[in-house]
Amino acid sequence: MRATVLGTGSWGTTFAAVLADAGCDVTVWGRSEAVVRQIRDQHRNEAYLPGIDLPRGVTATTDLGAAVADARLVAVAVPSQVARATLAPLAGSLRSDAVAVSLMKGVELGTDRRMSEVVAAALGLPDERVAVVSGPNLAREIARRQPTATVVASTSDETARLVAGAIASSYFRPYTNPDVVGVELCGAVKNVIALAVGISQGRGLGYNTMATVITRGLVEITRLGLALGAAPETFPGLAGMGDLMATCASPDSRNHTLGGHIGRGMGLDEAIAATGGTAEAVKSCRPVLELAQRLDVEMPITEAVVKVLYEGLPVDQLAPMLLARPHRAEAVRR
Ligand SMILES: NC(=O)C1=CN([C@@H]2O[C@H](COP(=O)(O)OP(=O)(O)OC[C@H]3O[C@@H](n4cnc5c(N)ncnc54)[C@H](OP(=O)(O)O)[C@@H]3O)[C@@H](O)[C@H]2O)C=CC1
Ligand SMILES: O=C(CO)COP(=O)(O)O
Repeated sequence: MRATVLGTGSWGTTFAAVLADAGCDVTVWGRSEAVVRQIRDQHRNEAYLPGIDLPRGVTATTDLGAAVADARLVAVAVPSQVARATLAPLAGSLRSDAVAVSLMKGVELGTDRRMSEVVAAALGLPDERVAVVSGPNLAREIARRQPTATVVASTSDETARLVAGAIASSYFRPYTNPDVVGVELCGAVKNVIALAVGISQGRGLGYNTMATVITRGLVEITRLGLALGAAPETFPGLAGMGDLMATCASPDSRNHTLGGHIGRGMGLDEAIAATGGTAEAVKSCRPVLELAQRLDVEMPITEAVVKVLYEGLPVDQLAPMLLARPHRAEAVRR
């Protein structure tokens, strides 16, 4: 199968390798001539995946139209906030049987749209030709072919199976799931929770605090997802608890790392620069909170992250603020 990945960052490049290892003929599109040349000529992407040899079957281009021209599968791995603008020139130009795959874990600022909604709208595709791939999928581990599993979500079982077949290999195991809303929300909101865990660790707090933030974070994710019509089974699954655990535990996670910098006293801009790469929670925490407020869903950890990043709440006030909330029963539902 001919497959194209848009984005030569850590996940786009790794996903291209996953597709190639699964037998696809793969092109990656990127805007940086230097990165594209290195992928094409040296089979490396030192800026994003230092020390990793890429499969020889992966080629690269800066020509967006040419990249997608014959592709049956087009995967999108640019930062969520630039996805719509990146895809706009391709509207209506994909093969008539092409499917698009969102690899992004954010929510669009200004519209509060999930990324599969943005992809479908920007490319002019019906929902059935769009899928989401999300799970405990830290790029640097997968680039080293360490085994993991993932979820392929689509409203169309045929599309989900097509994508699952295109990425399955000896180290990457896909499960299909029709719950696109739940899978996507899990991916976006776990970044906010990982940022909160990073803050707590940056403050020098230990495993009890971490476990509390992860567990109550999963409650927040579940509440919002259920209010949006997601399936309850998705939240304890790979795209929910699985990805939450990976991101909150790994020092490779950019969201977690950025939270650590904030916890140790850096300002937001300084923390973004020190982290490098795309930490989606920085932009997505506000649209997530907006979605929750519109649906009257309580998300105190997300709200606290927004207050620290954007409303000047001193970082040492975060835990006292959360713990001072009225006592209540431990229930997921409101
Ligand atoms: N890394 C990971 O482990 C995983 C990431 N994801 C998700 O995948 C998505 C992409 O993340 P990731 O690959 O890690 O990000 P990176 O920061 O590693 O790479 C970002 C990529 O997007 C490009 N880019 C940045 N800004 C623009 C722009 N304005 N227009 C066009 N292209 C742009 C960059 O190009 P340039 O080099 O030219 O700046 C680069 O190719 C995110 O939503 C993330 O949450 C999902 C699962 C795992
Ligand atoms: O989504 C990820 C792992 O599944 C990657 O997490 P970060 O974006 O925080 O690095």
